[in-house]
Parts: sequence; C-alpha cells; structure tokens
Amino acid sequence: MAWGSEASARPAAPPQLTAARPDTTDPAVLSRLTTLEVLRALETSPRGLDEPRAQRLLERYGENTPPTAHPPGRLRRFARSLRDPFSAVLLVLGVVSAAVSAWATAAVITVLVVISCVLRSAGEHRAERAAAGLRELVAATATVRRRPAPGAEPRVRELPVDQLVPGDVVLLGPGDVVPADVRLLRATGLTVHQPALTGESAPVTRNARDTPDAPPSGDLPGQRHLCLQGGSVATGSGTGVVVATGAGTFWARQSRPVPRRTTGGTVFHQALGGVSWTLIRLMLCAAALVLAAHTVLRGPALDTVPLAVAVAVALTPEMLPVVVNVSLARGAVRLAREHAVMVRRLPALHDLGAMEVLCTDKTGTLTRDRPVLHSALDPWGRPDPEVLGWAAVNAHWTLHLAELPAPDPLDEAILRAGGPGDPDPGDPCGRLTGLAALPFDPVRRRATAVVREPDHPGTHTVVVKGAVEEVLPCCTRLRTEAGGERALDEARRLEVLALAERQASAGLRLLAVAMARRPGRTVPAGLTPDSAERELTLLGFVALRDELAPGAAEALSALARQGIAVKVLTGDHPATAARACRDLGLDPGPPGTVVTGAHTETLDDAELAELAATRTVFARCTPAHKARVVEVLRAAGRPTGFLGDGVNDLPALHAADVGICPLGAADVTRAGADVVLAGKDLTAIGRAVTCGRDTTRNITTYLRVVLSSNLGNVIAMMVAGLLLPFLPMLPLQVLVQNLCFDAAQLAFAFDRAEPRAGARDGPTVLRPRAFTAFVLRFGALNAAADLGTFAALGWLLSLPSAAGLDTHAVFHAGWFTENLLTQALVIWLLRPGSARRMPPPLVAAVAGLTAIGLLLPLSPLAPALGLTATLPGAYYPLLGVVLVVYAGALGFIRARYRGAISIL
Ligand SMILES: Nc1ncnc2c1ncn2[C@@H]1O[C@H](COP(=O)(O)OP(=O)(O)OP(=O)(O)O)[C@@H](O)[C@H]1O
Repeated sequence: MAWGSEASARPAAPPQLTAARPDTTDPAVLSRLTTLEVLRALETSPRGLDEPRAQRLLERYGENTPPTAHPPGRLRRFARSLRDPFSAVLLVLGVVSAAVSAWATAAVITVLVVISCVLRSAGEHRAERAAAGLRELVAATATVRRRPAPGAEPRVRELPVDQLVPGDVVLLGPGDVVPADVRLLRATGLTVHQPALTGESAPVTRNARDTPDAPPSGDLPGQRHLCLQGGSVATGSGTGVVVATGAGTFWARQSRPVPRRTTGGTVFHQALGGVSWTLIRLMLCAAALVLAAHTVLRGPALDTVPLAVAVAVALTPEMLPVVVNVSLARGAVRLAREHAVMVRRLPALHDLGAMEVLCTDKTGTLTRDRPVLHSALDPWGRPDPEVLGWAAVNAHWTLHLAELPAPDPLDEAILRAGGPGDPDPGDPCGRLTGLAALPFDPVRRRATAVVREPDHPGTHTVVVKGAVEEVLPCCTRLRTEAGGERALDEARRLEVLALAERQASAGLRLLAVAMARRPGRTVPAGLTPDSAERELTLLGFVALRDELAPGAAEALSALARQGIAVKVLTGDHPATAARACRDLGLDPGPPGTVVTGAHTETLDDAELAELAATRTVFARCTPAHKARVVEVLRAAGRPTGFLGDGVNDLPALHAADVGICPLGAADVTRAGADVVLAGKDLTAIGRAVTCGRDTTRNITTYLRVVLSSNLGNVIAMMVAGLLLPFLPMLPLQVLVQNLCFDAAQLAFAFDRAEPRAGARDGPTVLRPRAFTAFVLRFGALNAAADLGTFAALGWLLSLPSAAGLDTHAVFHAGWFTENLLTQALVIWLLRPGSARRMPPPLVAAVAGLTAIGLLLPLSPLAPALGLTATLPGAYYPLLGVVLVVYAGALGFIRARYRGAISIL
C-alpha cells in the first residue's frame, strides 16, 4: 500500500484492491473516497484486523521500517570524508606541489589524504553502526486495535511500529509519533506537529471527515483527515486506519530522511569547527613564514615551495576526525553497556561533557508522575466529595470520548479515587451520557467534558477541570458554603487563589473543578474552548500528591558537585514546584523568586537571560516558554541541556544543546532526544556527564600531544631549512613519520579515564585557546630537543671518523630516530593520569614508535627511504642524553602544570 504514482517504486498492490476496488494507492483517488470506501478497500473495520490476516499482510507488504536515509556506500563515505577541512587543505597543498613539479611531495600528500580518509570513513562506519544499534534499543511502539482471531472481540495492545500493516487501526495520543500514514476515523482536539513534512513549526488541526473536501492534488500533508508518518501528535487524540506503511508512505516517497534535530549550532560543532580553523590558520601562517624567510635570506626560489608545503603538512592533525569519531562511539557504547544510557547522536556525548546548565521539567522526571488523590475541597477549603465526583466525570469522559491510547496519570488518579468497587466511576449515578470532550493540552491547561444529565432535560452540562489560574478566569460564580451559588467577586477570587497557594506550598498538585448547565440537549456543532469554557461555576478543587522520583535528589546533588547548575522548568504551580525543589535539596530561592511563564513574556531576551542566570525555578511554563528559557541560556554562551519526558517538553528538548529523556518518556520525546536513559536511575545522568567529559579529555589529550610534537618539528624544520644547504627531511620521510605518528595517536581514542584526585571537575569543551599556551610551551621544548639532536649530529659529522659518510642520509636518519622516540616519550608523559596505568593500545603505540625509530634506519628499507644504515655508534649515547634531558624537562613542566593537564 503506497502513496504516489510511480508504479515501479511502489510495493505490489494487493490484487483485490486493484481489481474491483478503487485504487487506494493513488492519493488523488484516496482523497476522494469516503471513510467507508477506504475501510472496504482495505478489507478492515474500525474494530481492527484479526491477527492471522495481519500476519499475512505483513508478509505481503513487509515491515513498516521508517524511511531512514540509506547508509552511504564505501565510495560515498570516502568522498564525504574529503570534505573535512584538513583533507581539503592537504589536497590544495598537493595541487600546489604538483604545480611546481614537486612530484614526490604531491605523492606523499595524496597518500596521507587517502590513508586518513580510509581510516576516517571506516571509523565513521563503525560509529554509525554503533549508533544504529543503540537507536534500535529505543525503537517505538504503536497502540493498535486488533482481534486475536476472526470474529473475536478487539483488543488494544502495543505493537512494535515495524509490525504495522495497511488496514490496522491505530490509536494516537499526545506524544505519539505517527507510525505510518493514517486516515482518521475519529479525532478529538487532535493537532499534529509535522514540520518535516510542511516546514511549519506550529501544530496543525486534524479531524475525521467521512467525505473529505477535494484537496489540491498531491498536497497530502495539507489534508486534514490524514496523519502522515513523520508527524507527531501535539494535543488531543485520534483513531485511524493505516493506509500506507514502510516504503509506501508519503514520507518514503519523498525520499526524505527521518527528521533530525538541526545539529549545526551545537557546542560540539562550534568547538570542532573552531579548533580546525585555528589549526588551518596556523598551518598556512607557518607555510607563509617559511616562504617569506627563505625569500628574504636566499631570494625567491621555486624549490622552497615543497619545504613550505611539508611544514604545513607536518602541522596537520589529519587523524583528528578519526580520533573524534572513534572516541565518541566508544564512549557511547560504554555508556549503553555499563549505565543503560543510550546516546542517539554521537556528538551529544561531547555536549554532555560541556553542559553548564541542565534544565529539567518536574512531573515525570523529578517526580514519579504517579499522583494519588490527597483531598477534594470546596471553594472554601472544606472536604467535599461531590467535587471529586465531577472531576471524575470530566476525567472519565475526556478519556473515553477522546480515546486516548494511554490515560493521563492525573485523570487515572482521579478515577481510581472515584470509588473502588464502583463499576463506572466516571458516571457515579449511572445516569450521564458523554456528548463531547476537549482533552487537556499544556497551553490551555484545562480539560473539558460535555455530558447530558437526565435530571436536567433540555440542557447539557459542561464540566471543566484544570490549573487553578486557568479555570478561575472562566468562572463567574462559585458554590457557596450552603451549597447554593453566588457571584465570584474580586475579593473572593483572591481568597481562592490564596487557598490554592497554600495547598500548592504543601507540595500538592491542585486542579480546579467547575461546571455550567447550558440550554440545548446536544452540544453545538464545532465545540471550541472559547464557546464551552466560559461563565462557569467553581465547584472546588482536587488535590493530588506526586512522590519524588527515586534517585532524583542524589542525581541533583551529583550534578551540583560536577559544577552543573540545575533549573526546573515546569507547567505546574510555582509553589508546588518550589516545594518539590526544596524536598530534593535544590534551593528554589527566597519566596517570590519563582518566575512564571507569563512573566517571561514581559521580558526581552536580554532581560530573560539575566533572570535565567540567577533563578532556579520557572513555573506555569508552556512548551514555548520552556524552549525560550533554554534558548536564552544557550545564547548567553552556556552549553545547556534539557531533561524532560512529555510532549510538552519537545520544543525545549530541540532547543537545547543536548536533549535527554528518562525511561517512560512519550514516544515523540524519545525520538527527539539525543540521550535516552533506559534505566530507572536518574543518577545515570551524572555518569553520562562524566563519560562525556572523559571523551572530550581523550580528544584534547590527542590534540595536545599531536600539536606539541608537530609544532616542535615545524620549528625545527624551519630552523634547519634556514641553516642547512639541503632539505632537513625528505617528503617520503615526512610521509613515513606522519604515518607512524598517525597510527600511534589513534590509540588515544582507546584511552581510559582515570580518577582525577583533587582535580577540579567541571564542564569540558574543546576550546582552541585553552590549549594554545600548553602547545606552545611543549612545542618549544620539542623543538629544543630536535635542535639538540641537530647539534649532536653536526658535531658527529664534523669528526674525522665521519669522513665518507653520506651526510644527508645520516642527518635524516638521526633526526628520524630522535623524532619517533620523542613522540613516544610525549605520548607516555603528556597523557593525564599515571604513566604506569596506560591502557594496552597506548603501551603498544609507545613500544611501536620506539621500535620503528630505532630499527627502521638499520633495516634493509632504510636506503629506499633515504635513511642510512650506518649511523655513527656515538650517536646513540648522545641521543640518550638528549632524551633524558627532554624527559626531565617534560616531567618538570608537567608537574608545574598538573592542574592544566588533568582538567583538559
Ligand atoms: N489531565 C488534566 N486535566 C486537567 N488539568 C490538567 C491535567 N493535567 C495537567 N493539568 C493541569 O495543567 C498544569 C500543567 O500541566 P503540564 O502537563 O503542562 O505540566 P506538569 O505536568 O504540571 O509539569 P511538567 O511541565 O513538569 O511536566 C498542571 O499543573 C495541572 O494544573
């Protein structure tokens, strides 16, 4: 079953649909069909498919796998890795070398680029495979109505989304991802987010239409009676029949990838971009400096160009993208295995480590979202069971008429308390009939049911419950103490609000309940909040208690110890939110400092940023308020995460640098989150942050080691280039040396973090400036070791015993050996943590560099590389002295900058 007209791309349509029945694979035809015709064509009914038939259909149509972008093939992946700035610069340098006929240099550069691209694309492939494996672990389910056997009663159950088939009847509720293309059979207050389909960020209304309006051809996302895959339910509920799955959906037909968060502006991308461009500028400056110096000293000469190019090449950390990818993928796999935390977007791991502020919602995250009834009160604060009865009427009929797939926890609690043993708590007297409902939504913060009471012929009764501040403005009257009614004047309104404040300060979640009887047995067509929720009589309140989530207090204090500021953004009452914070050990500030969503609307971005920097609790927030607070915190330069579980958290989740959701979050929230906590324990966030910081530290260590030794080499090369009449290192030697360095440095991706005793623990971001000073210092030291070696070699070559030796080859071999040995020392000594506890890959890297450095110039390969097999024997003791002095200096500087090393 499929949309679209391209017969070749469409899965085979079932013969019974194409022969006598209308062709429902054509959207233009389908849009003209009535609901009944669609059901007939699909041989289904609102009672759903029976399991045996569903199984047969699954075999015919295949799994309903969401249309992901096809993983790029090897060649595409390879070509993509060429777009990395380092590869691009190297390629330009290669072209320059070829242009001046420096063929060897051009060949060296080409080989370097190819090797780094192969390694990078292989690393990316592994990282993508790991990420795909993690994504599968959080795959969503759909709520479907099916019959166990033909003729049996339908049952509603959760089904993995990939098992859906055309003809299935699915139930949609707030937070659900639309699992396939669905024709609506019923809808109540249904609005759907489908920015990926239409580019519109605001939710669009959806309703069931028996005979749809003729739509403009092809504009399927614009048709109100369809919910298309790629969308998600914002509010309300609906029931619909699946009309297209898998490759047949409109989404798949458009060949668009699954919507993903825009990642362009996250901390990770900014940081990596910043580091890359700083390095590229450095490379180009170094090359220009070499050209300028040689031109001044020796006049313009084309043969300086290869040296300038070699200097730039020597500075390039070409393995940076590989190390970054492998480190992130390894961190993500470790988090999943050891702490049940799924990282769905790898760069989010860096952003977790960089996070300075974590905004979190309250209900369902810091609390269990399993409220239980505490009391039912009249507007004067006295117990009144009738208020609970009306709240239960509202809960029952909104759930029933809106056919929500999962009941709202507040409504469930009210219904549970409505009377155990009562067969129908929503209709305690067994007399009411539900007529219509406007389900709860987080912007209105109210839910409305319209019922008919047999004792009140000719009228319908509107029952509203919701947040006190939202219900009170809809009320013009209130129940009196004697059970009558009176006008709700301003003084009484303030008293009611004060009562609500007192209840909320005790940590209770308070809902106001109000009603009105209106003339007319039926509900006016087109029931809207404006027409229904007005001129009500306030009946009283129901108060509910929601337990704090286990581990929430520990999680918050662990985050505080890690230097992360926690802010609570909730739709709940300010006093309830403040009380929950206090109970969790989080200081909400002095009374009156809780900021309300309404107040944030009166502030411009700068004012809100100032407020957000100092305040901890933001209450009565709509989804848009939450997102704006996150945005201003980010705009103020503070990497910000958001932890939330509900559909009302989605905009904030998307606005944050890293979106986190706990176990049990709505499907759409899970789909939009970067990090999913698959275990019950909230303290896993702290561990995820630690893992993110460790990963960033590994990357930083790589950069520090690579840049210090590369810079040292470049300084030495420039000095030698000026002093010597020959090239200090041949292009082929640059290649071999770079290859050895690159292979050894990959080991940093496998480094493990060590406890940083006494070191300050705080957010870690890749910042070029943070290690520039470090790199300059250690780079200069490395250059000093090289120059010491040059001096030793110069002296040895001036001795009479050196007569007859190939001076160039001896010099090249001597420097080659020293370079590899100093690189091994740098890896060993500049890595944070104890040198004795190095993981095996790093030990192998150090050992490998040492072996190659010492043995290659003595091997049969040496002459081919322009190295000599006859280094004077006296060279080795001299080299030993240079290395001992170098190691001592490294150790000394390292001890002096221990803090800097362990932080970054
Ligand atoms: N089913 C419901 N019926 C009526 N009113 C409700 C219902 N659910 C919530 N409310 C009211 O709307 C308010 C806001 O709810 P919302 O779901 O936006 O946030 P929350 O669950 O209170 O908190 P958080 O944003 O931390 O998840 C609640 O505090 C409550 O007063």
